[in-house]
Amino acid sequence: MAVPVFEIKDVTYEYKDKMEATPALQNISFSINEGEFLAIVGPNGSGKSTLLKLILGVYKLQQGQILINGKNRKSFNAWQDIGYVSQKAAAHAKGFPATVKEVVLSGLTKEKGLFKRFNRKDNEQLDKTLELLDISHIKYQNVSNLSGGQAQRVFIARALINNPSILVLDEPTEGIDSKHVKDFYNVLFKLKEKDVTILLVTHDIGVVVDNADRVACLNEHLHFHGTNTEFQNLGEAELSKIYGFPLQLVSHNHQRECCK
Ligand SMILES: Nc1ncnc2c1ncn2[C@@H]1O[C@H](COP(=O)(O)OP(=O)(O)OP(=O)(O)O)[C@@H](O)[C@H]1O
Repeated sequence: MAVPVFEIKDVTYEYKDKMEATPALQNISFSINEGEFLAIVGPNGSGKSTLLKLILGVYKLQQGQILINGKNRKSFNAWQDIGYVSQKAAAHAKGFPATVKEVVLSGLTKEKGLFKRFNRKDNEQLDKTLELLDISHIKYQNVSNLSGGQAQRVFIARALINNPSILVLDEPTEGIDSKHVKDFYNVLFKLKEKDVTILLVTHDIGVVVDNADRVACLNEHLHFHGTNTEFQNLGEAELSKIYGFPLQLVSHNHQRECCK
């Protein structure tokens, strides 16, 4: 039986300042089950990052409820079970004076606290994670000298070193070339085989079609939530309606891209 990891129930959120309120999400309800790879897609400003921030407890809920592993988000405290890779994490590596080893080990501080020394077990876990991401050979390199694709893998390794059962990624392939995007999805497949639940926010409908089990399509409202096959059956006309501008799905090697 499917076990829900995230349950989003009737979530509505608006940004408020003195002058006006900007609605970002309205009455969003859906679940993500254990071991599932769910992609959240939608145009710019459709509320994808807002929903992630609500799920991860960065923003306070205004209306609705979010359960994580059956627990109300407020009382959920096993954050070490969730690995998170932020939007453009790799871009922030530029000018960052730390080695790959240091950045990846820093993913353990959630669990260990800031001032604990790393022990042999931590270093073994580091080596295993670097191997999984195929970046053992750059362990002692400075992250500011890496390519975008390499830096991105370093930040995924940082999110994974705790062995989280859930991985949340916000636009992780932004600015990465297509070869590295392919490598990146191969890593996600390896994780899926280990039953990691994956929640991915992306603009790229093409990679979603090729890789995700389920798709949630946001544009302030939840316009669609279903299997990958059901999503593909929506067709360009329906997708264009959701996106608010004409969309064309273009074939591209074995990947498809979404164009305006
Ligand atoms: N800090 C903020 N203050 C005010 N309005 C905001 C803020 N952050 C986002 N918004 C607005 O909320 C809506 C949803 O934004 P959000 O960033 O969640 O969308 P998104 O789908 O992640 O966009 P993108 O794909 O461009 O990253 C937009 O109208 C945006 O302008």
